[in-house]
Amino acid sequence: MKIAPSILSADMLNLGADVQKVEDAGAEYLHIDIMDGNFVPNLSFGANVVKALRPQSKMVFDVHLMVNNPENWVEDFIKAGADIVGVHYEATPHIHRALDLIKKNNAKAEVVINPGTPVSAIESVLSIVDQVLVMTVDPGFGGQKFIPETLEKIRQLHQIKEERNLNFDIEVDGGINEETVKLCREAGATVAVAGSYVFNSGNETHAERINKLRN
Ligand SMILES: O=C(CO)[C@@H](O)[C@H](O)COP(=O)(O)O
Ligand SMILES: [Fe+2]
Repeated sequence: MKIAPSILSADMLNLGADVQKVEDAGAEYLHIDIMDGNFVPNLSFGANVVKALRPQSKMVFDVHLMVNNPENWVEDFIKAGADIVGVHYEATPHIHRALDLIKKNNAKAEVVINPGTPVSAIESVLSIVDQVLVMTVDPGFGGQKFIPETLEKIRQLHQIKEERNLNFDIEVDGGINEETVKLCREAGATVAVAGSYVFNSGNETHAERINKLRN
């Protein structure tokens, strides 16, 4: 399982240092949540944050666009240094166009579904994506509780992968901790995002939390 710490819960006064810590701990991806105050009821970062972090890190930058009409933003984020760009099925009437645009700009294309969206909604794009993100909370905030009903969708996606011989990664995001990560792994997830569990780590270090997720 690849681990993707989400900087939404990082210490903003020491963002560079926090990113260094998770990279030193062996995290494969850095998950960067972009919120527009419209698709989701919160604001977060712009492409300038991706650009500022890019020279510091070799991690795969996994940019989760929680914005309406994401096709308007894809190129800016890839230019800033995104390696994977995730667009929500619910955020655009033109999901194929949005995913094609990501691929044309030489980044990896990810489709994202909210907890209330069925797998059947994205069946027609599964053969063109590199990664599917199954939201395990409604997007917008860190620190929310994992929604167990989403596990069935991970199982369905895993089964489709086997049956159709596809090799997209299945990422999970929201409420991931040492217990919920196990359920997701068993269901077929291959990448785990974790924000508050890694960065609000109490008496433990960020590295200890990353190791717990992995094992
Ligand atoms: O996309 C989102 C929230 O919308 C996430 O990536 C959060 O940052 C996850 O935070 P935790 O649930 O792990 O605290
Ligand atoms: Fe996210």
